[in-house]
Amino acid sequence: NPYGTQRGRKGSSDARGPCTALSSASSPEMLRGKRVIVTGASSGIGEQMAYHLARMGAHVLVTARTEAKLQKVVERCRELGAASARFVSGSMEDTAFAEEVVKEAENTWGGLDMLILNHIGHSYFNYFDGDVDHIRKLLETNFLSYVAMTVTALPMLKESEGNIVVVSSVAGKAPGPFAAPYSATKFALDGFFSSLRHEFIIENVNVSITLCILGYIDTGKLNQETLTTWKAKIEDTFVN
Ligand SMILES: NC(=O)C1=CN([C@@H]2O[C@H](COP(=O)(O)OP(=O)(O)OC[C@H]3O[C@@H](n4cnc5c(N)ncnc54)[C@H](OP(=O)(O)O)[C@@H]3O)[C@@H](O)[C@H]2O)C=CC1
Ligand SMILES: CC(C)CCC[C@@H](C)[C@H]1CC[C@H]2[C@@H]3C(=O)C=C4C[C@@H](O)CC[C@]4(C)[C@H]3CC[C@]12C
Repeated sequence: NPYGTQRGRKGSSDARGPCTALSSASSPEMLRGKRVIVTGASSGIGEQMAYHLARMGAHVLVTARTEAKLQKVVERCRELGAASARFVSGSMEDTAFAEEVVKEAENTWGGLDMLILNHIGHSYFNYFDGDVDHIRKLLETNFLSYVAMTVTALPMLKESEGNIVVVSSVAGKAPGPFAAPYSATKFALDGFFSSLRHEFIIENVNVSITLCILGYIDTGKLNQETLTTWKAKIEDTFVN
């Protein structure tokens, strides 16, 4: 359930309420023909979101680093009924690439209705090891690229009165152990996008910002051992 959706509407003549992003997610018809970018769409939650959008008849542009996987995702999207499907591959460690993805949408569609920011760079989930460079790199990938894509996409999203969806985590709202670098990048997203949402309301910008706070979703990334070890460590400290 998306958290914190709010649409700028003070004095607006737009009849759509603050829940447009929510209802579009539950009413397939509202996504038909919409032009949507999904990042981190070569696996996991991003890949599944691309398939949902395809079933709803949207135009999808998927991105991640692994071209071979993206090719398969695009094929599947076409089979599922996407209005069109294409990919751009590259790394979000580089904000220039982030901007390039948005420009690709502009060049092919001449506009954009929804920007779904979902990718995350690789991190470790254990005691903080003191590696400052890792945090800098993770901030580039998990945070700055989100900002860069938003900046580049904003003129098109204003034009379409579109939606920005930011995928975050429980670890971006309530910090727990073994996730310091990752948690920091997710808190950064909340600070930036929640502040921007307030500005949109003040300035009557009719672009919604939805921050999604997800709990654990098994996408085959964590092995049972990691989960059991975590549970034991956390229970030792907080429960026993
Ligand atoms: N799964 C979970 O339990 C939870 C997930 N979330 C959030 O959901 C979102 C999706 O997570 P999930 O599906 O689990 O993650 P996955 O690890 O399955 O997918 C991550 C995606 O990001 C891409 N990616 C990785 N590194 C880069 C990079 N440097 N540049 C561009 N793309 C990159 C990967 O593709 P490639 O390697 O090909 O680049 C992949 O498509 C994230 O924002 C995560 O924080 C939140 C809470 C819980
Ligand atoms: C209030 C708290 C006690 C609740 C604790 C919830 C914990 C267990 C939840 C909240 C956020 C979750 C992590 C997350 O956001 C993203 C990923 C990346 C993915 O590739 C592998 C799984 C991982 C590490 C999740 C693991 C489980 C976490 C820490």
